[in-house]
Amino acid sequence: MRTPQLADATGTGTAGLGNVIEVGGLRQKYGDFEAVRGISFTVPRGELFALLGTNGAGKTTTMEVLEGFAPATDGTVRVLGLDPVRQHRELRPRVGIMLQEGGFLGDLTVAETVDLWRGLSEDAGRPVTLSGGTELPGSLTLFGRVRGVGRATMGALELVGLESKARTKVRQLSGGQKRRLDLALAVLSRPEVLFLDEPTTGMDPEARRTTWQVIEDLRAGGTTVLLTTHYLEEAERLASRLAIMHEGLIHTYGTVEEVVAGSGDTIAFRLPGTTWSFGDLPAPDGVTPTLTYADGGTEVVYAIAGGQPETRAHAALRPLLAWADEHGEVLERLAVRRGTLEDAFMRVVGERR
Ligand SMILES: Nc1ncnc2c1ncn2[C@@H]1O[C@H](COP(=O)(O)OP(=O)(O)OP(=O)(O)O)[C@@H](O)[C@H]1O
Repeated sequence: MRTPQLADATGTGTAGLGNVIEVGGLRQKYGDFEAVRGISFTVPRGELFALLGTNGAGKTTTMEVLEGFAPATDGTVRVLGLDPVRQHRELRPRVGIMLQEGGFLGDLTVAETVDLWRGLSEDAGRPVTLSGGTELPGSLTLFGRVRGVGRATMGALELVGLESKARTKVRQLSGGQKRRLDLALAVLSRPEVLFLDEPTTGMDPEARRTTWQVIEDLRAGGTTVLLTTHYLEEAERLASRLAIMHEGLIHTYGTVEEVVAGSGDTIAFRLPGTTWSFGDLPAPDGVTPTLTYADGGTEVVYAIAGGQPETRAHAALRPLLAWADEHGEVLERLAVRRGTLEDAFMRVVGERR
């Protein structure tokens, strides 16, 4: 795990060394329970960083500290060079947040919700035209009825494929549609930094792909994104770098390729007959296989993790093929499989249980 140097402690709002998010030695407690136990990572400008991990690993807790909802128990966090709690007012307009559970007013329509959000984020004092007489906390009183839906609001809804729901009450939306509305609100002000806490949970595959495209477009436009997700495919598709968290700690950290390379390759084949034992077979790079006897044959699996990721499968195959030639055997159904992010994830979790 790398421990970043936290630049720009002056709090001028200019992130040091191009890092938009900087987390150094973060610890976060709830009472006596330490949910985050000393983690460090940085996210350079324009990158998408994914926090993966088991349930209760501390991902949302980390997000909440970065969003300024709670001060860190210990350690340093900076977003755009600013302290998320002490400089919250300065930071807030530059940040988009999609919480794990959005809190909507169910009686507002989708378009009214976007209008309200625009009004709140642009100028809290500006009147927003909404359904008759709805009274909100603070000084904002809503009045009138939306007849047409404004172009900016429609644009935000089109972005997430909700334009046909503009006049639907929020409480009538499905779970996945509410997530899409959440996303529309989070990106409304074209934020410099976007926090997405499990953004595609509950979405159907098409909506998930649309959401990925929205996120990719924002990132291509320079937005820095911190994402938590349980969908490894989502992290693989979107993340420049990622971390796998478990029980309050980061256990693996790097590019997708780096993390996957650490999980090794698998070479599998079948030998006819059930008399083979692992002592009969070669051990490329010191690796002995696991054997399973089934249907009159022996399933052989090697998990190769050492050596160069690019060439280790090739290097391991040589002695296996030489052994097969020498013994007059054929390696039936021979398959080489590269490690996956899921393998890396399971290794982190498995080693620590
Ligand atoms: N307000 C709170 N008070 C006490 N404990 C809390 C509180 N919020 C979270 N926790 C605990 O802190 C730990 C980390 O929770 P957190 O929500 O950060 O995990 P997570 O990685 O986001 O999990 P998930 O993937 O399930 O959303 C959990 O054990 C959780 O029970």
